[in-house]
Amino acid sequence: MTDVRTDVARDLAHDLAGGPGATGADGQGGIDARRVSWTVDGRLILDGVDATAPPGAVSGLLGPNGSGKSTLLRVLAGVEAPSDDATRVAFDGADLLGLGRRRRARVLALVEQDATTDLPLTVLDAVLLGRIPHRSLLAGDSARDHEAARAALETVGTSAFAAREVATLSGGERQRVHLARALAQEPALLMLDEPTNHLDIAAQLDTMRVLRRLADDGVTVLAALHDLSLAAQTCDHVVLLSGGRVVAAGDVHDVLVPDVLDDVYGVRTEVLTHPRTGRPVLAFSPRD
Ligand SMILES: Nc1ncnc2c1ncn2[C@@H]1O[C@H](COP(=O)(O)OP(=O)(O)OP(=O)(O)O)[C@@H](O)[C@H]1O
Repeated sequence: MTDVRTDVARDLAHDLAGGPGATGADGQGGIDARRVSWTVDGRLILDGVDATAPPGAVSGLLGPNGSGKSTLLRVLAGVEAPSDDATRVAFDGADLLGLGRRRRARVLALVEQDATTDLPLTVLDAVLLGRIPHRSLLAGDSARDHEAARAALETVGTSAFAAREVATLSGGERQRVHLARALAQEPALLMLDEPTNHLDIAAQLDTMRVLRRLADDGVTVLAALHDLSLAAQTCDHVVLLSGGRVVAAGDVHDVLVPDVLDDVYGVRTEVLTHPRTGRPVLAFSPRD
């Protein structure tokens, strides 16, 4: 795929933040989220999270089960409203949460964990749903929509399934179709919740390669990941959550270190060095 950072997103940053290359409060583009809080049933699930995801980078959102990764993605995407008025989410300097739904859908795509498609849709039709934010209300699919959907299917290696019903696909195949739908949306900001779930190791690396190419094209990518070694090999920047708070954030070499991981996950961590990439490879054992 070529440049998927859409004109719409560029216009948006221009409209809302005073020109191209607009930046967030800390002088960075990409996501700049401040004091993100979310409460449910009187329980504070996200407790004043500050998190960034730089543009042109693959950022990993890490943390144990229940630490708040999915919730943070949902709040950043506007699916859940923050529970604190102090919450601010800037994207390339624009107030992301202040946008109307339709405009937001032209800027960001969220691929949720175990997303389902209950409708009896073919794969191509499911991917074409990603084009809805780009169409006028009553218009049908245009040639451009089909071009974007076919390109997305090609990118994730699922062109051969285009005519199949989504319900007939395996879990891993379906996972890739959900990614294709998000790519067809041509977002400037792509957020994914466990995008490598259900995938074999080759497909996991393929997915991370797709995310890398998007980031190289200027898309801001933020993915919740459980596999810390995969994150270490593929992310430029990571944010580590625990109990709804950010414990550490930054380069994988600085964040994925024994003291921090032992503490957050309650395990013993050894950090090795990948012989080819020089990146951290993590080995875990139970705490004695
Ligand atoms: N709608 C809800 N009602 C009640 N509790 C919720 C709701 N949504 C999330 N939670 C709770 O908030 C906490 C964080 O959940 P979240 O799904 O964000 O964690 P996570 O880090 O994505 O976990 P996992 O790695 O297991 O997917 C959990 O304790 C969860 O039970």
